[in-house]
Amino acid sequence: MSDDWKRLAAEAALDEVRSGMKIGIGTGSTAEHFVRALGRAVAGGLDVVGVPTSERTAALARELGIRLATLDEIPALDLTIDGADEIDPALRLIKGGGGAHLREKIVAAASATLIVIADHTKLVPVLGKFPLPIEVVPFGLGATRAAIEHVLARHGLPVSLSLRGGADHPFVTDGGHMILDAALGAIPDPAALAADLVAIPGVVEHGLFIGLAGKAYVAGPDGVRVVTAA
Ligand SMILES: O=C[C@H](O)[C@H](O)[C@H](O)COP(=O)(O)O
Repeated sequence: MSDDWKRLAAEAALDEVRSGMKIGIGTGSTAEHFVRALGRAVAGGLDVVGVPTSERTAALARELGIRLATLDEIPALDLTIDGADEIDPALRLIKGGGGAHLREKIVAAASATLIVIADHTKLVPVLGKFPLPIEVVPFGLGATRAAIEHVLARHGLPVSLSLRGGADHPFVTDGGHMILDAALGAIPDPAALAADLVAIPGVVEHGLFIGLAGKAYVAGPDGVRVVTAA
């Protein structure tokens, strides 16, 4: 069911795309539905150029005949359509469950707006049930980890970090970095936490997306609805 909802949300968001647009293309299972819908529209004559947010998305988009570019070629995009792991009422997000949040955030920030696609289980009253992905450079991992723990403690949050993939086979992002997932529970002040995390040398980016999403297409048992910030 959840996958059908993801597909419905993704297909509904295609309404936002017009010929001539430059669009950011997200990553993940919901974004994959969007890429497939976009591929069908392109085959039917829609003329867009896309900037993918991961190698995975790039490969699928290429396979489907979607014209691609980089942010070096096109530094400003009309919109980005992407999934999310959690969405709060202010349309603040947690992203990075698939490890793509660094490129996703760069692409979203280069876009006039970010449109989120999701099934209704992603809507939460308060962010934090989904572990927060924190992308770090491998050099100095121990020191970076200690600095993150210090920040979490200062915010009164649980200090529980796990290296994605484990020490023997750590997950490596498209940027060649690693991910520490922070099991936090409710995050009382996401903006303050976001600022403190990104200020740590060694932290490349975290999965809190604040002030980026303009609207969300959310699908559930009652169909698709468009959600804007409360
Ligand atoms: O790193 C991955 C992305 O942020 C995804 O957009 C996010 O994890 C949601 O993925 P899914 O649509 O598979 O639930």
